Amino acid sequence: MGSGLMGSGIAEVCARAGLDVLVAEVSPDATEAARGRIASSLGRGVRSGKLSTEDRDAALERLRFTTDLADFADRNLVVEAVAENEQVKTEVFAAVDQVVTDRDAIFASNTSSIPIMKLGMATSRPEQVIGVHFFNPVPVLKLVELVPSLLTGEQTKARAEAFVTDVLHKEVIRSQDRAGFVVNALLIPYLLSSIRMLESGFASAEDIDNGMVLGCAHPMGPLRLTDLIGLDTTKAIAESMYEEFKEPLYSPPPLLLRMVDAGLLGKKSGRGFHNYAS
Ligand SMILES: CC(=O)CC(=O)SCCNC(=O)CCNC(=O)[C@H](O)C(C)(C)COP(=O)(O)OP(=O)(O)OC[C@H]1O[C@@H](n2cnc3c(N)ncnc32)[C@H](O)[C@@H]1OP(=O)(O)O
Ligand SMILES: NC(=O)C1=CN([C@@H]2O[C@H](COP(=O)(O)OP(=O)(O)OC[C@H]3O[C@@H](n4cnc5c(N)ncnc54)[C@H](OP(=O)(O)O)[C@@H]3O)[C@@H](O)[C@H]2O)C=CC1
Repeated sequence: MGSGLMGSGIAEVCARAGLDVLVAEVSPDATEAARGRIASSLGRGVRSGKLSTEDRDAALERLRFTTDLADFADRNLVVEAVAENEQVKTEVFAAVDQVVTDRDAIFASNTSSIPIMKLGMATSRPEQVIGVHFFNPVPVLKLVELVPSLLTGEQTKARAEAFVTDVLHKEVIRSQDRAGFVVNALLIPYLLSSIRMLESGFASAEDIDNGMVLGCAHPMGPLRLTDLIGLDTTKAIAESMYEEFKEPLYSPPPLLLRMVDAGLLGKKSGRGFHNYAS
């Protein structure tokens, strides 16, 4: 459900793993954009020699797209990756609950920060609901955080873990159901600190990023990473973490808020802390 940046990557790795994948989007235009993103990422795999053209074609054949939620009736695993917005997500979980007929089906959320219990309680089967949090870019990064809520069943935990490790061949870490889980609890204050550093005139965006790439061997600096994640998504994650803990380090700085107001969302919009216009 939802095939933006993350949903497209999740659909791609599932199709490459041999699964029959149905991708839901809100409109035909969004569907076309998702199809294009997945095809281009598979093309990249072929160019780098990691994927044969036969495997690429087979993966594309396993992917179907729909804008009609009723098509989800026969699914036994639903992965939600719609925007980081509690209201939108709870509506999606409530709707999926009405449609999916298999009472053993697992409902997973790729949320970065919204407590899983809130999503579980939107359904009639919270024991089937679990956080399965992938990392961006999904075809490249090996980690998945597994986040059961207080009501998630033991079988759901075991089946979700087997899906991640045995089917997708990714690595899991486990987290309690706290906004931000393990990785974002550490990463988001770092990204927000880099924005505050830029905002205060302490250093330029280039120097902040080069500092962490050349001085700490990070693959990309914090401002470029925020551009990759999306400034809107970073703001939404910070807000839900701040709502949970009231910790000032999680509070989104004004520069981030203004850039989101201005539509400067990072790589996906062509401009964020850096420019991506070709
Ligand atoms: C917000 C949340 O809730 C959680 C999160 O996800 S936080 C974000 C976590 N992500 C990160 O921290 C990303 C950090 N950055 C990186 O890992 C790397 O910079 C990067 C993988 C994005 C790009 O790596 P790079 O070395 O600069 O670029 P590049 O050489 O183009 O790519 C390296 C490899 O990854 C592949 N790749 C890069 N981006 C890709 C994509 N979007 N899809 C598929 N493959 C991709 C490339 O094909 C390349 O593969 P080969 O070596 O086989 O050719
Ligand atoms: N960006 C990142 O680096 C990471 C993000 N995440 C999490 O993944 C989730 C998705 O993030 P991301 O992919 O970046 O966001 P995007 O904005 O790229 O994608 C969200 C997608 O969901 C679609 N959508 C919205 N409402 C619905 C709906 N009711 N039914 C179906 N589709 C819907 C949107 O369509 P439209 O645009 O047309 O509204 C959009 O295509 C969030 O929870 C985020 O926190 C997790 C790890 C990393």
